[in-house]
Parts: sequence; structure tokens; C-alpha cells
Amino acid sequence: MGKVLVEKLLRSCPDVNALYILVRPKAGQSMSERVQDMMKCKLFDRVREDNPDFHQKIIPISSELMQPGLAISPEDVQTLTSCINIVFHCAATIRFDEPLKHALQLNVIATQQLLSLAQQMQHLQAFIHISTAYANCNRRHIDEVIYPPPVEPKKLIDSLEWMDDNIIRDITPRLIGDRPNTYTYTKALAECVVQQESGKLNIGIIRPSIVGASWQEPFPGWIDNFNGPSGVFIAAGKGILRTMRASNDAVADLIPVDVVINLTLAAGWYTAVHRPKTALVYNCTTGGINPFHWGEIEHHVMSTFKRNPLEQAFRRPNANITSNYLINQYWILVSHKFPALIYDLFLRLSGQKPQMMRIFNRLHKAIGLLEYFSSQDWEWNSDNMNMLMSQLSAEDKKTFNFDVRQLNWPEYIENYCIGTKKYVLNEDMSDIPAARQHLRKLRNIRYTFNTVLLVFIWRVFIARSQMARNIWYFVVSLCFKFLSYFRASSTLTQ
Ligand SMILES: CCCCCCCCCCCCCCCC(=O)SCCNC(=O)CCNC(=O)[C@H](O)C(C)(C)COP(=O)(O)OP(=O)(O)OC[C@H]1O[C@@H](n2cnc3c(N)ncnc32)[C@H](O)[C@@H]1OP(=O)(O)O
Ligand SMILES: NC(=O)C1=CN([C@@H]2O[C@H](COP(=O)(O)OP(=O)(O)OC[C@H]3O[C@@H](n4cnc5c(N)ncnc54)[C@H](OP(=O)(O)O)[C@@H]3O)[C@@H](O)[C@H]2O)C=CC1
Repeated sequence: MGKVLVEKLLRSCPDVNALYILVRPKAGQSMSERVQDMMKCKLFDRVREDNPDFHQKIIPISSELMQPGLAISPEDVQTLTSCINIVFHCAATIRFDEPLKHALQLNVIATQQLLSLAQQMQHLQAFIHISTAYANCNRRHIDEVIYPPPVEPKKLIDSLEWMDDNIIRDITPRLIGDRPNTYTYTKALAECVVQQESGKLNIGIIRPSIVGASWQEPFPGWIDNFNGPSGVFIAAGKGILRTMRASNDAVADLIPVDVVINLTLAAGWYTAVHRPKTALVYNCTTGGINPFHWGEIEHHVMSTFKRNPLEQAFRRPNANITSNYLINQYWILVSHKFPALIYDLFLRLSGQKPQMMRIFNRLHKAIGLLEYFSSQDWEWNSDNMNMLMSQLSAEDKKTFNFDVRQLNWPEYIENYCIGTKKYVLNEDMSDIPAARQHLRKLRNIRYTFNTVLLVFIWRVFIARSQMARNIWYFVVSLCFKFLSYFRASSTLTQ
């Protein structure tokens, strides 16, 4: 989201002088190498066309959320406190399996430290904090208010400081209670910290639901990670994921990333100009305005990947969702574990390292963590989102469009899936004929396999026992009689 925010600010707000972005070195790359890489990314193509010197406006500041004072140097603190007008705080850990102490440090303590830095900023007009619509997912109906925290954040921070990691791991389920993970729990605490430590700052809190690929800007379908539904779509498109627990009728509250960013910028403007007395919370969701369901998503994802297959699929794309635990377990056994075993056996026999079972184990872990969100419904009030829309000028409504009533879901899902192919997997659209050919080969393998299986069952079980043979002939003759009956009755009615 940070990248999309930077791109939109550069493209649509040319009067912005500079963007100070907090960056850490990572994976052997220095801070400046990472920023260089980010600016080369396809996401910035339109900005690059409009203004090839756009990089001059980006000023990276070295920072690490795990460190005291966010590890910002005194000189940088000086620069930030004298230059910044608006803070957008979207850094966080979004992992669902993050150990509590880590999630607390990244999502709560770092927010506290950024707020304390913001208090020193001499020209600050607004502080916009990105939360999540699921911060209060233990409630069915969620209003645009900051709910009382599950525990006083300061007390938890003090207690976890002296506790051993093993003790923290043991008490985590008791602490998070009816929330599914440390992510939603710490995001709820972060909202409370924002409220408690806001002082005189003008605060806005944005709560997006499940952030997906872009809808319109800078081009449809842009996405560059495996988070949330993207990984699930890819796994289904590759024919790896064949079953998942989700409710067909539950609302799939996906929200395109460009909608979230447009709303975030509009909220920045409103907070700075209108200075609301208390922090305004914006539930940034689609379910109450333009609902779409997981069953429909499944249908459109499958249909897109059948028309635009991913390269080197493991099996033909054919994923089904079910809310029934036993049915799901059955299909996991038949459609995930059994083919994985056979493929690994094949790899072993051909002298290669088995890998499919390992991939499936990781997939099961990932989807196990997501199922909570795809198996139930929530209702979010979106009055503040509507209010904000009504405050924008006609031109701003177009430039910072977050009116999801106009979203055409089938078209969006198609672009989303193609986006995962092009921008996450870096596959070329011109190779689609070869991918289709590969699917035809998989279909033939399946037909051959089914025929061999049938012959095997016949030879082993049916041909050897008189009783099985009798049952078999009885079933076949019954089917034949039914067929003749229907044929005769359809001839009579003609
Ligand atoms: C057709 C059917 C339609 C139905 C469709 C239903 C969709 C139902 C979505 C609900 C979605 C709710 C979303 C709540 C909305 C927020 O509020 S917040 C933000 C969302 N946060 C996330 O999505 C983070 C979830 N991810 C994680 O917590 C961690 O990545 C995991 C899943 C625990 C895995 O951790 P890990 O084993 O340490 O490994 P990690 O390096 O992270 O990834 C390992 C592998 O898993 C892959 N992976 C990561 N995430 C995923 C994923 N989501 N899926 C698959 N693979 C994944 C990685 O690409 C990687 O693959 P390789 O590159 O190794 O081949
Ligand atoms: N994705 C989603 O579906 C949703 C996301 N959100 C919220 O939106 C915000 C942005 O999420 P999203 O863009 O999806 O997540 P990403 O994981 O892509 O971005 C998180 C950012 O936080 C930075 N960060 C994490 N740890 C550290 C650290 N120790 N030091 C410095 N920087 C760090 C990351 O930097 P680096 O690049 O160095 O890793 C990254 O830029 C988050 O607050 C999240 O809670 C809310 C609802 C849904």
C-alpha cells in the first residue's frame, strides 16, 4: 500500500514538494538500492512518463520499527520535525502467525513512537493511521468508532517486556481471546494507542477490509504480492489448490488497493482542512455497498484461469469451496494429498527431490489461517466514507475515486487474476497458447489415469468375486433400463 500511495501522490498531487519515506535495508539490499528498485517498478510507469525526474521528490529516511526511536538518526529527526505536513502510517506486520511480542513491537509500540515523533512536528496538519476492518472482528457489526481495547496497551507492553518467549507463547491464546490471531489483536491495540496518544494532533483512521489488486489506477489488476486472496487465487490457478473452507454465501469483502489509497488521501485532506475534534474512523469496505460473495469469486477466478491459464500448472484449475469441514477434509485427502504423494513418488523414482507434499503442507498452513475470514460475514457501517465522498468537489471525486458502487466485480476479478499472472508471477501473456496446450496434456493424463484406475478396480475387486460381479451387472442393467425408459418417454412426448 505504501508504494501505491507514493505513486498516487506523485501522479495526482504535482504540488507536493517532497515525500519522506521510512525505509529499512532488507535482504542484502541497502535502503537506497531498495528505493531505486521500487522506482523502477512497473507501477511507476505512468509517473515516469509524466515526469522522468520524479525520483527527486522521494527522500528516503532510514528506519527500523523494531528499534527504539524507530532508529531514525538525530539529523533525520530534525528534518522530519521541520518539514512534514501529513503523516501516513501504514507500516506494520501483517503476518497472521507473528509471535505476540513481535506483533506488539511492530504494530503498537512503533505506532506509539511515530505518534511521539509526530507530536514534535512543527507543521503537521494531519496524522493518518492505517488500521484494518478486522481489528474488531470479534464483533459482527462494526461501527466507525474506536472500541475499548481487549487489554490496556501500556500494561501489556510492560508485562511482555520481562516475560520469557515461551511464557508469552503459552498465554497468547488466552490474551487474544475471540480474535483469530495476533495481527487483528495488535491492530485493535494500535487504534487505542492512536486515540490515547493523539494529544492535539488531527487524526484519521482508515480501516480497509481485504486489500486486493488495483481496480483502475495506475492500471487495472496491479498487484505484487501473495498476501490474502492473491496467494489463494494463484494456488487455484496453478491447479494446486482444489478445495478450501469458505462459505459460498458469505460476503467477500475485497477492496481494491487504489480505492483504499484514494480514500486515505481524501481523509488526509479532510482531516487537515476540517480538523475534526475527535479522530474520525473510516471503514473502507465494499460488503454493505456493493456486495459480492465467495461463491461468485470462486466461479470468476476459475473461469478466468481456464481462459488465461497460468504456466506449468500442476493440475487443471478446478477449485471448490465448501463450508463443510468433513467434505473439505475428504477433498484434501483425495485432491491434495493423494496427487502430491503420487507426484513425489514419481520425483523419487526419477532421482529428484520430492517437493509436492512440502508445498501442500505450506499451502494448508496458509489457507488454515485465512479460513476464518472467508467463512463468515461482518457488517461495517460506512457513514464516514459516504460523508467524505459528499465533501469532495466533482473533480476530486474523479481523481480520488473511492465510489465502489461503480465496481463491476466480474471484470475486477478477471483483471485481478490476470494481474497475478503478469505482475506477481511475471508470466508473459503471449505464452498463453503453450499454457493451454499444457492443460490439454494434463487432461489427457487424467483421462488415462481414470481409465487405468477403473480397469484396476475391475480386475482386483469385481472380476474376482461372483457377488461383486452380480452387483456390478445389476447396477449396469438398472442404468440401462432407466436410459431406455427416459428415451421411450421422451419419444412419446414429442
Ligand atoms: C478460488 C478460491 C476462492 C476463495 C478465496 C478465499 C480467500 C480468502 C482470503 C481471506 C483473506 C483475509 C485477509 C484479512 C485481511 C487483513 O486484514 S490483512 C492482511 C493479510 N495478511 C496476509 O494475508 C498475511 C498472511 N500470510 C501469512 O501470515 C504468512 O505468509 C503465512 C501464510 C503464515 C506463511 O508463512 P511462512 O510459512 O513463514 O512463509 P512465507 O515466506 O510468508 O510464505 C511461504 C509461501 O507461502 C506463500 N503464501 C503466502 N501467503 C499466501 C496465501 N495467502 N495463500 C497461498 N500462499 C501464500 C508464499 O508465496 C510462499 O511461497 P514460496 O515463495 O515459498 O513458494
Ligand atoms: N493487505 C491487506 O489486506 C490489509 C492491510 N492493512 C493494513 O495496511 C497497511 C499496509 O499493509 P500492506 O501494504 O498490505 O502490507 P506490507 O507488508 O506490504 O507493508 C507493510 C510495510 O511495513 C514495513 N515494515 C514491516 N516491518 C518493518 C520494520 N521492522 N521496520 C520498518 N518497516 C517495516 C514493510 O517494509 P519492508 O518493505 O521493509 O518489509 C512494508 O513496507 C498495514 O498497516 C496493514 O495492517 C489493512 C487491511 C488489509
